[in-house]
Amino acid sequence: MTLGFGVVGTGAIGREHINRITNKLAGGKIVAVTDVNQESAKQTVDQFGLDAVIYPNDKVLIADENVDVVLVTSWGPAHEATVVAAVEAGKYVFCEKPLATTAEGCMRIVEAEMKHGKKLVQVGFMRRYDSGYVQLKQAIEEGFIGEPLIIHAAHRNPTVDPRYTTDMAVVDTLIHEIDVLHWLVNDDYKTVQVVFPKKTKNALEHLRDPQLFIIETKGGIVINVEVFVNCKYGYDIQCEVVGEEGIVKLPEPASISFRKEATLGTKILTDWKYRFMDAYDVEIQDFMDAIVKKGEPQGPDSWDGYIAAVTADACVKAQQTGEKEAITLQERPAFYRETTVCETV
Ligand SMILES: NC(=O)c1ccc[n+]([C@@H]2O[C@H](COP(=O)([O-])OP(=O)(O)OC[C@H]3O[C@@H](n4cnc5c(N)ncnc54)[C@H](O)[C@@H]3O)[C@@H](O)[C@H]2O)c1
Ligand SMILES: O[C@H]1[C@H](O)[C@@H](O)[C@H](O)[C@@H](O)[C@H]1O
Repeated sequence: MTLGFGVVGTGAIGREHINRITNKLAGGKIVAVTDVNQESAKQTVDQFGLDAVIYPNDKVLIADENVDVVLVTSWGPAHEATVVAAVEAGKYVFCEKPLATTAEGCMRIVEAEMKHGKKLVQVGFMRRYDSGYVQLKQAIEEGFIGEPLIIHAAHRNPTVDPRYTTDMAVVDTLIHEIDVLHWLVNDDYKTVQVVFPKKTKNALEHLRDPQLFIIETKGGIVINVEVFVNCKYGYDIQCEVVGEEGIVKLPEPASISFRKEATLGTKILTDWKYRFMDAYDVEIQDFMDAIVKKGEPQGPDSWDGYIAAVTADACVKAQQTGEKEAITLQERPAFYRETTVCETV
């Protein structure tokens, strides 16, 4: 069975996913595309030689009977409307993060999905499919380091678009740690506080950068995440878990070491596309396989999108107040009870 994908948003990650579905993975075909920038949609069809209909908007794309899956890769604020419409039409959805930009928006998606009666939606939290994070999780669950006590994490981008604002450090960047870290230690978040270190001269005037997020879990683990989006030197994701009996750390991406000009070194990546390339492949393949084999996706679901949105709201509030803010979730509905752990890496 080949799943027909309709793509909403043919920008950077939309094209990345189109490329992997068309040229790398098995079981999917791009049958329709749309973008508010119709020129981008046309260019994408040409670039990948797609046999796909170009639609003027998401509504008509969703209505196409050849579209089994709606791939949502538009800008964050547009996600909610597309996802709700797709769920109401009974289509599967793969939605890039964020599922919606507010907790209320995620809840509307949750309600639409529960009303439909079957899980349809997966959120693009690809780090759960990254072999480094999966190895960390296995080590923690096997008790290799005893009880986890502290997590030190860093999310560094070399630079960002001039439109990137201080709250985007949460909703666009930290959101990956928000999703993956509670999954990693199987705990729930309780509070968050934000500290602004001395500002880098490389950030534009409107942007606070770097930022330090201190998050406590209900189980008492303290997590500190540095978000530094003008770090200049590369794209660098760090995660170290300190336990009672030892420490486990995310491996560095594989790279040759070199000896040159009196230096022993290894190169650091500069682009997110390459850092999580394999994880995106595994993620989308797992999404397609689960639909074919089980009739529903098994990766991060709408409730995970909701957890991320509630936590992000508290983080943004903490940016503004400077206080420790509570992270308060509604009770998980039975519909979402099954844990969504990556089983395929
Ligand atoms: N998982 C990841 O690591 C990762 C990486 C990059 C981006 N993302 C997420 O993917 C999404 C897209 O990011 P990007 O970097 O590709 O952005 P982008 O600006 O390169 O592309 C977005 C595209 O969506 C189109 N668009 C916007 N609103 C639309 C709408 N209502 N209908 C149809 N098209 C619309 C834009 O014209 C643009 O072509 C964002 O939500 C972003 O946070 C996730
Ligand atoms: O949309 C991107 C993407 O999610 C990257 O993984 C992250 O490192 C960037 O900060 C963000 O802007």
